[in-house]
Amino acid sequence: MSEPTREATGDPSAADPGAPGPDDAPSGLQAEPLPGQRAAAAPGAGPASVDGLPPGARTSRPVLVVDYGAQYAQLIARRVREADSYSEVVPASASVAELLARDPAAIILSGGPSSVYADGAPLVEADLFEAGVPVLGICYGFQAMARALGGDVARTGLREYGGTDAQLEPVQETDAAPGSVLLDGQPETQSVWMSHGDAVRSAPPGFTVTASTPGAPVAAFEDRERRLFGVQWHPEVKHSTFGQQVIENFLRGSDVPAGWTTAGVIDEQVERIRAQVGDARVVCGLSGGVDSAVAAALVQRAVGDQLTCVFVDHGLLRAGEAEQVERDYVEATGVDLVVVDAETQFLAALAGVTDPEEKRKAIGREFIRSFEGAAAGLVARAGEEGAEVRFLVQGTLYPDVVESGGAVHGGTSATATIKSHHNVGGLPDDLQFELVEPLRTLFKDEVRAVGAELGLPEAIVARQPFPGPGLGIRIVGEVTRERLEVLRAADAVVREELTEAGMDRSIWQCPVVLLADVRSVGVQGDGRTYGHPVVLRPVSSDDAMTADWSRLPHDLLARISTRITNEVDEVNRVVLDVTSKPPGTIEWE
Ligand SMILES: Nc1ncnc2c1ncn2[C@@H]1O[C@H](COP(=O)(O)OP(=O)(O)OP(=O)(O)O)[C@@H](O)[C@H]1O
Ligand SMILES: O=c1[nH]c(=O)c2[nH+]cn([C@@H]3O[C@H](COP(=O)(O)O)[C@@H](O)[C@H]3O)c2[nH]1
Ligand SMILES: NC(=O)CC[C@H](N)C(=O)O
Ligand SMILES: [Mg+2]
Repeated sequence: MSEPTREATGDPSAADPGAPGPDDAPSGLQAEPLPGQRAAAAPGAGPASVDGLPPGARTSRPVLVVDYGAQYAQLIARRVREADSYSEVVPASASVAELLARDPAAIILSGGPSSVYADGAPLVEADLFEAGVPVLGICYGFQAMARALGGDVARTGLREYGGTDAQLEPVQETDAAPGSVLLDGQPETQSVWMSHGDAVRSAPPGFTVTASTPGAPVAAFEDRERRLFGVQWHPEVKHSTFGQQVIENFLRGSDVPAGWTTAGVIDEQVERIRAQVGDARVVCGLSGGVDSAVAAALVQRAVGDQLTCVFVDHGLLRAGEAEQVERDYVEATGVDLVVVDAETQFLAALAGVTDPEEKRKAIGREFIRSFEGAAAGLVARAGEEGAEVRFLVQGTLYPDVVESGGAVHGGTSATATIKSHHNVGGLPDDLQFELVEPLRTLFKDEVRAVGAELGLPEAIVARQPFPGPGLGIRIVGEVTRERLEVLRAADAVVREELTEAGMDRSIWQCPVVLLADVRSVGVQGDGRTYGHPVVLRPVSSDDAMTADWSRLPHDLLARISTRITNEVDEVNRVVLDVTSKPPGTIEWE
């Protein structure tokens, strides 16, 4: 158990008498009412939606996204919301009758890991296409639609992962039907993002093929009369250049009403938090990052001083980070903060551990032990009248849940576990806290928008993400204090140079990874070295679900490489990771 050891920073007036306190912070965690907030129906007007959308949204007919185990199902719903239409994700186990009972304005069939011709693959019942509801199939959903309606799907041996050029096919225009609905207004060749090994070999009867790629001769099709559409690529990822337009063309071409916005999320979540927490005391894991800052701001708005934030200094932080949270963050937001010094416990838990998932679980467990220690400290501080702390607020986002293979449909999940994020899949089984996670169904850019509306300072809202397990998942091999020091020094050089080059906003983040179990021969000062490589992993992304490697200027890379090999003794080689996501992930572990 860890003890809260550096509690003094918790009082903002102690840190700076002029700083606004929790009750009057104008730009901090207590923010002004939102301008232009969309009118929402009374809270609780409908059943809890799977993605926590505002109640007002439920007055619209939904665009249902049927989830076949896609990494991107929620992202599809998110893009529909971005097109101002209300959307919810539903599991593939929902029957056609259940889907239609929701009176959907349209249905989107997601991608998924299965092959439509394999035993046990989730299939689409052909009745769905007879109901007069417009349908868009994406990747697996496209293949499933093709198969259900009499097309041919097979493993062709032509796999496509990452960026590809799609060639639009000419579509005959008639008076009754214009050219392609889905690809209307788009250039003949466009860059699309793909992730498939199967392909549609022939479109079903009645469908027109509207695009092809080198690996997918039938890369898009549509039956304009029945309003059935499909694409092999992923229009929901930002790396598909005209992806959003594909989705908007589908929605508007299918007469799905626009008018839903995400602004109501704040009101909805504040209501939910009040209902969940009542007058109980709450701790919030605060990292200095965007997500926990926004989560804390929402909870602060909902239950005010029932909230205490807990920052865990686990020894896996970057240079200067603990100070930044303890001083700058408290000053900017006026939050009530307890700091837990838990380096010893975390390093002990990581001793001898090299497997990435084991590391993540060990870190997740230690986080909870630290929160428990802090909660016990709070109870002791409050004396007799201090009730136990039952609730833990985390800034969990939807990508954390998806990658952890998390269940968003009440227990079952078809999503593969990519990595256990410490705050989701890494949580210990004996967790005693009830979780409060107001951002669990949102993406980073949505969270940033919520944070900005709540009045959080730009410096916090625009920060690059940094994973909770910190440098612990950027050392490939065992994590030790010495290795952490090496990585911290290399990372500090990279961050300094990126800031100096003015690139903090143009890249999403730039993990620096120490290959601690790899050595290579170098020559320095006429002598032989046998040191470790570090990997630079600069990426661009909008939501961390997909990413591309950032093309950093060569002279900047050269400066970083020279400085690291000069300044960090143990490192004699600097390499650049040029892998997109997929197939790579952003972090190496
Ligand atoms: N050092 C820490 N101390 C306390 N809580 C933490 C710490 N690191 C992470 N957490 C908790 O885990 C959650 C998930 O971490 P994550 O890094 O995804 O979010 P974040 O740090 O809030 O935002 P960002 O993605 O911008 O880094 C956080 O929102 C926070 O609740
Ligand atoms: O708080 C976190 N806890 C974790 O366990 C974790 N793992 C990855 N990340 C961050 O999530 C985003 C996607 O990362 P990956 O492509 O590596 O999955 C990137 O922004 C990563 O930095 C984490 N954040
Ligand atoms: N991303 C997907 O939906 C993939 C669909 C199918 N499993 C394929 O490999 O082609
Ligand atoms: Mg973080």
